Amino acid sequence: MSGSIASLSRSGTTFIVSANSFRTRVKICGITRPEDGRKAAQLGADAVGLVFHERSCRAVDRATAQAVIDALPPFVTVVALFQDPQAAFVRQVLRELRIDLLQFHGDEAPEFCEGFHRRYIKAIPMGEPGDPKAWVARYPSAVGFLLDSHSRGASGGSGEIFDWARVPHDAGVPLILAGGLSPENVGGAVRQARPFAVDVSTGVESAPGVKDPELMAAFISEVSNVHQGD
Ligand SMILES: O=C(O)c1ccccc1NCC(=O)[C@H](O)[C@H](O)COP(=O)(O)O
Repeated sequence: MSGSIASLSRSGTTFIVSANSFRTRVKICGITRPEDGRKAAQLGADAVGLVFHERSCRAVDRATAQAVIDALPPFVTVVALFQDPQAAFVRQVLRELRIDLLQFHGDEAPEFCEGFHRRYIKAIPMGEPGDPKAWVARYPSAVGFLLDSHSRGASGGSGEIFDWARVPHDAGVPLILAGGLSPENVGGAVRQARPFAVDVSTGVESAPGVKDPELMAAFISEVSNVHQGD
């Protein structure tokens, strides 16, 4: 994949926003076991996601989250994922664990997301009609947006895709493509949507919350192949 890197200023910061001439980042979400986090990092994942939404089959308690974090080498971003949490719970997680980035997957207001003075990404529910750029405008302090296939009020991590043609190429912020990605479809998804990063959970699992090393390897390899012209 070739072409110029798109960048522009948002809140005084310059972002590199599209996957034209650099590699697409990979986040493996819903890690519940230290060995899965370690393997994801070894394979080249840029980030891992820890789900702190208690109704999720991938929810981790703080002790498990700590064990996953302890298994990670430097330079792997730890993302803590919440869906309409109590502020006190987010603060507790931030106090106890080394979290690099917050991800809000529910109906949290911008003021709520900003209230923790931590960098955050906001999930956009692509399971319903609407222009993703309206969400971008509503959350000026978000450092990125994760486009997932859930509807508003529903949870993510469903393993379902949405129409990648709806991903704007001119949003001006880092977009993270999620929802039903797998080793089979991620190459095509990156070519079509040209996201800053991709995020996967179900597509690299052998069972809910259990990541499969071969599927993770295949997924990361498919993403890097896009940039090597395969
Ligand atoms: O993963 C969950 O169980 C979950 C629960 C509540 C809110 C969000 C959740 N997951 C969101 C994500 O981790 C990503 O959007 C995900 O990687 C995409 O999931 P998938 O379609 O399974 O690849």
